[in-house]
Amino acid sequence: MSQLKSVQEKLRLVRVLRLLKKTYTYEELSKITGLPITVLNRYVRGKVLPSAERTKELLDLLLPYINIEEEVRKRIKFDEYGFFDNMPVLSDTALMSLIAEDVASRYMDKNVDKVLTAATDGIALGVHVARELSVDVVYAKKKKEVGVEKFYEVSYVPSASGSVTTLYLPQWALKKGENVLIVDDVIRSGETQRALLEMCRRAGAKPVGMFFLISVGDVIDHLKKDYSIPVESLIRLE
Ligand SMILES: O=P(O)(O)OC[C@H]1O[C@H](OP(=O)(O)OP(=O)(O)O)[C@H](O)[C@@H]1O
Repeated sequence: MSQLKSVQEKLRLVRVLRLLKKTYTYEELSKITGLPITVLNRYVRGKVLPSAERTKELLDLLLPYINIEEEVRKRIKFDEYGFFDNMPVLSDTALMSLIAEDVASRYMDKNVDKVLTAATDGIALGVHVARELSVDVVYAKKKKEVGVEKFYEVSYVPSASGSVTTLYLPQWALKKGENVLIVDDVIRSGETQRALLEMCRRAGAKPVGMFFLISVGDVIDHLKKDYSIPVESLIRLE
């Protein structure tokens, strides 16, 4: 194993421990791993890192206790109107890193050059996934920022509103021939994502997949059919 891979695995273990610490006590984690609480505590705080061998043993023991989908579901808080607050998911960097590892492994063989998302809430997932894939992240905004010479501009009328929404992306952000992975926190109508796909078309870039934390209804099935690329979500809400 390369030095880099070995360090990445150790950091992954620290993230796994930090995530499990939110559900399990040190006593419980000590029982699961057979390690003293003091040792686990040092790993969690980053005071000491385990050897490569112990990292592997601990990951084998601890990963079965993590169900990423379940972790996301239990953080989604619905209000009385059925809308949900996704900040408890997007703000949890340990969880988002583990999700990003999973997404990166799904798209590892797609030669992704860039991750594309929409501001605001897509940015957190975009950054985590792009970092895992060691590529850059770019994001379309609803505002035309000054200081940018040329934009890709795509307008649409969100079905839930009666006004036009326009997304803007600086033209330098997408290049002809680039393989693009589109991600977002949520997909409901798919209008935002179709606008991002249209930006790729205008740039001559190639969408190679789409990934969402949460999809509502069967919207991702339609996109998969229309664009013939992998379109996946971690959680599907009806
Ligand atoms: O599938 P759609 O119906 O297009 O909806 C999905 C989009 O809606 C949310 O963003 P929003 O437009 O609310 O902007 P925000 O991220 O700034 O809150 C979400 O982050 C997606 O980008």
